[in-house]
Amino acid sequence: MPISIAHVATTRPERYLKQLVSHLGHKATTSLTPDGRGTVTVASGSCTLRPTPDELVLTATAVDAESLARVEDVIARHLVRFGTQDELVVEWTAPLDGGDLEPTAPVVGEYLLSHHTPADDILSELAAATREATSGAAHMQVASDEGALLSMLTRLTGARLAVEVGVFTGYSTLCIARGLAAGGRVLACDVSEEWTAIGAPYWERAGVADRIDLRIAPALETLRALDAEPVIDIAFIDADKANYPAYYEEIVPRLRPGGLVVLDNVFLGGRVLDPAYQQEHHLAMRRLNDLVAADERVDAVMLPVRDGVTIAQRR
Ligand SMILES: C[S@@+](CC[C@H](N)C(=O)[O-])C[C@H]1O[C@@H](n2cnc3c(N)ncnc32)[C@H](O)[C@@H]1O
Repeated sequence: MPISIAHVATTRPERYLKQLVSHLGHKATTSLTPDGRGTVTVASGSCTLRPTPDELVLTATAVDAESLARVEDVIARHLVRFGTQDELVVEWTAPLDGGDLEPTAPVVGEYLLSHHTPADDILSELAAATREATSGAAHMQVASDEGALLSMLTRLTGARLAVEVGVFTGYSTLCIARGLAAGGRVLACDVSEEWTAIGAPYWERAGVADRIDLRIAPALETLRALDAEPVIDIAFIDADKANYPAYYEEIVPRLRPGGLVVLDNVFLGGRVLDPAYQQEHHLAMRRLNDLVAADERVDAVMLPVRDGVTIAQRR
């Protein structure tokens, strides 16, 4: 449970933020972003500081509750001391576990699901067939609102060449294929013959089977074998999470200017925020999220859609 937040009421949040970052810079690693946010990293964890018009918002993270308490203490003690005149009060929330977080409240998620252009019969039947045939794995399929988003983004880019990494039973593949411009195709990468075979009859029924070029092989091999020319209009990454950084690095140089790479599950069910989660895929996603935000080759935005979706556009 290593995340906690404090909302510190003050009319001078920027002043206190800078004072804290500058003072702690002597004994901790600190940084300030151009838009005025600060980070303080000490041995036990870190704290981000964000000014709003009437408060300073602190978010502390650490690998365990004891370390979190130390981070909270360092930040709160200094802030209260600097703000004696303004009588600053720092009250941390009870520690939260990243695995319990959701990008939107469940009730909001439900509302969103019932307020997009509904999936048609073919997509709905593919979703039902996936639940029946794959039981526990069916949660891997994109939800209908994310599918609609993929069709829309594909259409908006006027895509003639799309790449998908992670087909499963082909729901997202079908959404992308439907958004392609005339003559377009989607290069669909997966390692499972069994799962992708479930989708193939639905691609036929939707009349898009001839636009889908399915490659059964590790996706990195397929991507590395592609021409180096920047001709991809849109790419969707939704496969093994530990390889996301490698997929991203293969795809970005091959995107045409204005082309999009769309990354699914960037939130990892909230675990990406919580340093207690240290498995390979947690580390890879954290690293990738930081890299994308700072990547000068793209403009990127992370959306609270389902499990977090990043859209990055090649400059
Ligand atoms: C989350 S599912 C994809 C869901 C799909 N986008 C959908 O909406 O139905 C992840 C898929 O990645 C595939 N996968 C895992 N490792 C892979 C690899 N190294 N190369 C290609 N595909 C891989 C799995 O077989 C699985 O079908």
